[in-house]
Amino acid sequence: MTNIAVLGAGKMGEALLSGLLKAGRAPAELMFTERFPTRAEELAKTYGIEHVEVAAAVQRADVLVVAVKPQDIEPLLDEIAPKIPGGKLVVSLCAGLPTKLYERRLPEGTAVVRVMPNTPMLVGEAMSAISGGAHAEAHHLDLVEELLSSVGKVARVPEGQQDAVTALSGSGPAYFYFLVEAMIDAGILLGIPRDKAADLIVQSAVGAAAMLREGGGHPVMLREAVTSPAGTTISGLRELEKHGVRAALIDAIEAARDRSVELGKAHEIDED
Ligand SMILES: NC(=O)C1=CN([C@@H]2O[C@H](COP(=O)(O)OP(=O)(O)OC[C@H]3O[C@@H](n4cnc5c(N)ncnc54)[C@H](O)[C@@H]3O)[C@@H](O)[C@H]2O)C=CC1
Ligand SMILES: O=C(O)[C@@H]1CCC=N1
Repeated sequence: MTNIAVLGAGKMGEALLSGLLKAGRAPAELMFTERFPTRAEELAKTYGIEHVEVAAAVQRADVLVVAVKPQDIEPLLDEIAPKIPGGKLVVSLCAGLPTKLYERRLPEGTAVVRVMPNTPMLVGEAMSAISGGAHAEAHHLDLVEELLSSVGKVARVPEGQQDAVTALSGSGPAYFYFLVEAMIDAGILLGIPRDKAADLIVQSAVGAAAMLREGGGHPVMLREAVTSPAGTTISGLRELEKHGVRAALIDAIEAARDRSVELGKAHEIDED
């Protein structure tokens, strides 16, 4: 039995706990800390998982999953650093935070794995990228991969790529939602009721995603198959190119990557 404690049970913490339960983990193997009592009560009631104090979490859990906002990491590290016994595995879900931040603050030799998941974890469709820190061994990465495989897909990446990954798949769902929202607005403009437009677009998004993943097609070939000579699609695509949508997406993802780097640097300055 591997005891897992989630430190900070917000959106990602809840998604992980709920996903692990759905995947068959026993509630007794799981616990969480949460600074807001009402939130803690609600989660304990919904999932039947124990809400514990930080001191109990660091003693009892084999794996500590840090799921607070990057801006909240310092007080959390101040709290756990004096209490955490050696030999624990620390898994950080925090955007931008390098493994070395934890390694400097926690007992010498603590194994740290940095993960960038995304919110589709709630429906078992997460994309999580994992990277081991200086003391993470193959068995630590295998364990994290096993845990996260129960809530989606897992890729191993060098830690140097984590800021880029954060921008691509961590933030990625938000960009798809933004596109869906804009396409629904277009439906409204064209006189389609909102709920009908939403059905049309969401199913189109699901179908397109299934073709990308299961059909094994290249996005360019899939798009060409939709684009008939002198047809409707090419008229729309010309507008997208005219408005620089491709460049806008590339710039957006680059800006998200830069912000991830910045989040990490803020803590490095404190540490050096
Ligand atoms: N929301 C997203 O799409 C993604 C978020 N992440 C990362 O996951 C982490 C969590 O993000 P969210 O779940 O969105 O944030 P959130 O704000 O929903 O959850 C954070 C939770 O931690 C609690 N908390 C803060 N400090 C605490 C402490 N010292 N002790 C106990 N509880 C504490 C807060 O009360 C809150 O419930 C962040 O570091 C973020 O970068 C990673 C990938 C995707
Ligand atoms: O916006 C954020 O900072 C977090 C990390 C990736 C997705 N959401």
